[in-house]
Amino acid sequence: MLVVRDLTVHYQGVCALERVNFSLESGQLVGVVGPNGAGKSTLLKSMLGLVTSQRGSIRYDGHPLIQQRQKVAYVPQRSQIDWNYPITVKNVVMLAQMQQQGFWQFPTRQARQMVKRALMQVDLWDLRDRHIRELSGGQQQRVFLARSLAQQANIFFFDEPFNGVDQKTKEIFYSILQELKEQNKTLLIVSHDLGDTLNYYDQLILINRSILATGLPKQVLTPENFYQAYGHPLNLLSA
Ligand SMILES: Nc1ncnc2c1ncn2[C@@H]1O[C@H](COP(=O)(O)OP(=O)(O)OP(=O)(O)O)[C@@H](O)[C@H]1O
Repeated sequence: MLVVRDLTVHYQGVCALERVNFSLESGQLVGVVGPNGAGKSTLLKSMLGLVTSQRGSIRYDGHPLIQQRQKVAYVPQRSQIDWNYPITVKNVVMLAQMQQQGFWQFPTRQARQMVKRALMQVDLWDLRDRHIRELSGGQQQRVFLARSLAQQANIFFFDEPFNGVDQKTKEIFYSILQELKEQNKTLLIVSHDLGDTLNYYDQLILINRSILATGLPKQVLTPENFYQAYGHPLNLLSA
């Protein structure tokens, strides 16, 4: 289990997260939702130690997550990736394997097979030698999904994976998320998408600097909670 306690993050006087507490069970798909600037990305980054927290602890199976960083596959928002970096699709995914194997060694047969399998899963094997700059937004997102699969992590953090992607990418993503759930992985997804896809999640965390609600989507997405988070009414999941 992944347990976040009292997580508090300030950026030069801006309070981005305040005393955030929640826990994640493995085998559950958990979504983080909230308005712009609510601290969703900061939550993922601070859990990974990429931004400094002023208070709090993040423990996985009883030990600090930061000491088990290799167990986490993190896919940042597309806007945070340098798409002009000179690298092919295949090599982005291979990097995940080389991190484990050591960069100074030639990739093993097993590593190459792992990369192939990950690229086939996201339907990008045919584009393996293409530069990442030469892909559509959805294909680019799938490269990083493949990279996270090749990492063979226990925990997956995705930041806005559905932003501006095509239907095919969404379908591939959801089907892979389903497989990862069945493999008992821990899955945390930040998403802006407030449509019917929210029904895919086992649990939601509604956040606006601090946690406003957690639980089943229907329990979290009440008109009262929405109003508290967004400052205006939203009629969702009314059926
Ligand atoms: N590096 C930074 N320096 C200063 N302030 C920051 C920094 N990163 C984020 N912030 C601020 O912290 C708050 C939370 O930002 P964050 O990006 O985590 O929100 P978010 O919920 O992910 O937003 P969005 O949905 O727009 O991506 C915002 O007020 C933002 O302006």
